[in-house]
Amino acid sequence: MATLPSYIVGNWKMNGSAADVVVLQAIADAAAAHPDIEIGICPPATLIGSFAAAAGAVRIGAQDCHARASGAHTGNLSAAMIREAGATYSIIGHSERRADQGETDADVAAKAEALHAAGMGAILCVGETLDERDSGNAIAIVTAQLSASLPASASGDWLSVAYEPVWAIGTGRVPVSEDIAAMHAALRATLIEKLGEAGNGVRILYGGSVNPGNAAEILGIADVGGALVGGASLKAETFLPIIEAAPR
Ligand SMILES: O=C(CO)COP(=O)(O)O
Repeated sequence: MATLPSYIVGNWKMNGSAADVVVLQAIADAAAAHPDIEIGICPPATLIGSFAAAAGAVRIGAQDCHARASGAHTGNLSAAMIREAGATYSIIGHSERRADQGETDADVAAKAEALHAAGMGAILCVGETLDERDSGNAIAIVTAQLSASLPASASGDWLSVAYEPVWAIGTGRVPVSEDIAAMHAALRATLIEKLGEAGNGVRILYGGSVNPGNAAEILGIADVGGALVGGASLKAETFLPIIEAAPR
């Protein structure tokens, strides 16, 4: 399996203001001190430009993009627009967007295609609800979600996948390590089935209540290539220890 550097990404969701560039600067200092770890921050779109200017080695990403290049889509942003603002990749298919905006797997695949066409990266999110976990079918459900959300052009290191159990997001609950390992192994098998050898080059991140106390254990699980961190990425005090915990 390809060994890629750990990838630790903060998803700020609908949080943060221009003054929080000081948080980014602290993270940029950590990125300079840890060139062996890839570090990203996805602020709200309003902050992409100012954050990109202060990011140093921190990769600035968006939280979503529209599948179309332009047109009558009030309130939306195209891949080229977020790239022009300073983002080099975008999160797509986050469960909050799948729930709040009704995004489907096909929508997510189209967004991934748009990002790839614009020369950008994507972090494609998948994950099961609590009912789906309790049904005992989480692996079948999440691998099917990944298969249907993968774009036709999904090969190469522009793509990462984030496994984020919906019930673990913002709850302080985390799956046991064996369940994370089993899901990541199943997602890897799906990637190889769909993409061939290129499927080994796709990093699979874990997201959902990652914090300084559990990061070392989670990041040490087989085939966990990094973390997508929500709440704990908003402050340097909680995000920097997660970076420190990443294997190198
Ligand atoms: O949704 C997440 C990252 O995209 C995870 O959020 P929390 O780390 O706040 O649980």
